[in-house]
Amino acid sequence: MGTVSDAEKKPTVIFVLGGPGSGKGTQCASIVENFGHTHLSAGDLLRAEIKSGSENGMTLNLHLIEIYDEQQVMVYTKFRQIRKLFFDEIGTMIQNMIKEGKIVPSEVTIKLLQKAMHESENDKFLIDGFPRNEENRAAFEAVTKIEPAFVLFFDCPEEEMERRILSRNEGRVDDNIETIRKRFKVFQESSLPVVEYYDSKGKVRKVDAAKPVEEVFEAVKAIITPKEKVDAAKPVEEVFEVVKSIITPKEEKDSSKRSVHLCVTKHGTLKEHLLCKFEACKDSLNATQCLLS
Ligand SMILES: Nc1ncnc2c1ncn2[C@@H]1O[C@H](COP(=O)(O)OP(=O)(O)OP(=O)(O)O)[C@@H](O)[C@H]1O
Ligand SMILES: O=c1ccn([C@@H]2O[C@H](COP(=O)(O)O)[C@@H](O)[C@H]2O)c(=O)[nH]1
Repeated sequence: MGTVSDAEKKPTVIFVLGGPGSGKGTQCASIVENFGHTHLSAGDLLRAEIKSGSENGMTLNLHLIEIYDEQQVMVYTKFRQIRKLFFDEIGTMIQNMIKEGKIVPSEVTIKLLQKAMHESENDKFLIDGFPRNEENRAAFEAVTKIEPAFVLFFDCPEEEMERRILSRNEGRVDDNIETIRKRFKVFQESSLPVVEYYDSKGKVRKVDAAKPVEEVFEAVKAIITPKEKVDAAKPVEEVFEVVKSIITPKEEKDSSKRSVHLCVTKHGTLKEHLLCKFEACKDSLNATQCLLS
């Protein structure tokens, strides 16, 4: 049986979703710093596309022609002029859609995301603010053949998001009350169904984004941190020593408050049990009992 070559290996993608101003970009910056993902904000890519105008014509796959002679140089010049008009128009179209809080056609956004992924040497990405509707989602999966590892969903009340956006002060054309209301509507009607779709597949990790930045990041860290493994083949006391060293005092405190227990599965993976069938597991000191489960 053949093995999967490096070239065929799919990157790990986390979709970062949440309402406008829920703090996606802020948290992505901390994830990048702490976990080394590459952050791709679909909104930022679209804004960059507007700025770069026709230079980015290549993004959208127009083929360059070869130049043999003077006549072809003229043809090529004409071609570039037409191309510039075309891409200026695309830039204007994106700008207008952003002003109206509308969703830019999937084709454009996916091309930009694909290009950014290809240009990166990283193999783990945070895709922020995309997919924004069912069509975005289906098109991305069909074109890239990538399914997200999970969706990091920032849940925040509208009043809080509105307050945050209105004090953001980055000069964005869509950070005004009229467009904000439109963006909230689009989020409710088109983007939440995407979250619901992934939720039905058990892929949504929801975070209370109304809390202060640092507290939100604590919750994010708990989700992103790779689950540590324990060599469960060792004697029970040794395994428990390792378990104790992994469980920080804070987690221990939180877990007893929430009746969540860290246990070791048969395969040596640390697992959080909300409800454990073993009575002994109700006390985290007896976590080793879960080795039997
Ligand atoms: N937990 C938080 N508490 C208070 N303010 C926050 C919090 N998180 C982010 N902010 C601030 O709120 C504003 C919006 O945050 P951010 O740009 O990260 O949101 P976003 O979800 O990426 O927004 P958008 O979807 O509109 O791009 C920023 O000014 C940011 O500093
Ligand atoms: O996948 C996307 C992402 C964004 N847009 C448009 O951009 C603005 C701003 O997006 P932010 O995520 O808030 O930066 C958004 O309202 C859309 O108009 C998009 O169409 N598709």
